[in-house]
Amino acid sequence: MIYTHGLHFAYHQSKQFSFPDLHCEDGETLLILGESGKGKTTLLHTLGLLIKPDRGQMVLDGRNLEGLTQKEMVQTRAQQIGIIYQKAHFVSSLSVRDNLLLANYLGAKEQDAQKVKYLSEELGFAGHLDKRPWQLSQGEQQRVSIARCLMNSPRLLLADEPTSSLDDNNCHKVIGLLKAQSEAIGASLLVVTHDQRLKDEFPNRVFL
Ligand SMILES: Nc1ncnc2c1ncn2[C@@H]1O[C@H](COP(=O)(O)OP(=O)(O)OP(=O)(O)O)[C@@H](O)[C@H]1O
Repeated sequence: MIYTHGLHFAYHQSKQFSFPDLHCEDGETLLILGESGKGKTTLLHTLGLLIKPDRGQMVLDGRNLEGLTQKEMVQTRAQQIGIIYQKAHFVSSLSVRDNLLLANYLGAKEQDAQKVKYLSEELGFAGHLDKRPWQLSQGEQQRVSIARCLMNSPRLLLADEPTSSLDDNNCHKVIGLLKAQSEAIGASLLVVTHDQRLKDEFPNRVFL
């Protein structure tokens, strides 16, 4: 479960954001909608511990995330938070399989080959595990990036515009996969987007 209260972040004096308070229970979803420039990615980076808010409270699974050291932020992100970016970033010299196992390594967890098998079958790319990521289509790469963020069974899943470059059919498929997988591990799923197609897929919504 995640909740935030009074989050504020400023890039500089004239670029400040006061974000609405958020609350998302285990196994539930929250859609964060906003037009371009409203601070969606900034909020997602704050929740993903990539940047520190100037003030405000963030609580993940009962743990207050204020005042973490840089090292603790990196550890918490690797172990408890999965982030899906608009465009997937992989290590291009590693196979799809090793890119997934790398998430275990970075999260200081045992390499879980069974999980790679399970997720690749669930998400439909089991036949591509020994290929390099760049040999896969954009849609396949996106499914691999969903699998990668599930490798450590995070408590919080954050997705930044996961559907902006997808047609309607793939848009619904990707959201369906994300929701099913996050529910299966009891994580909170937060999606930031300006994609109005997603409004009907998420009962809980916040507007920036
Ligand atoms: N590193 C930065 N330094 C200064 N200003 C920034 C920085 N990153 C983003 N901004 C500004 O903050 C505002 C919000 O950016 P952000 O990327 O969070 O918006 P967004 O809602 O995700 O937009 P989009 O939908 O276009 O991706 C923008 O006006 C942007 O120019």
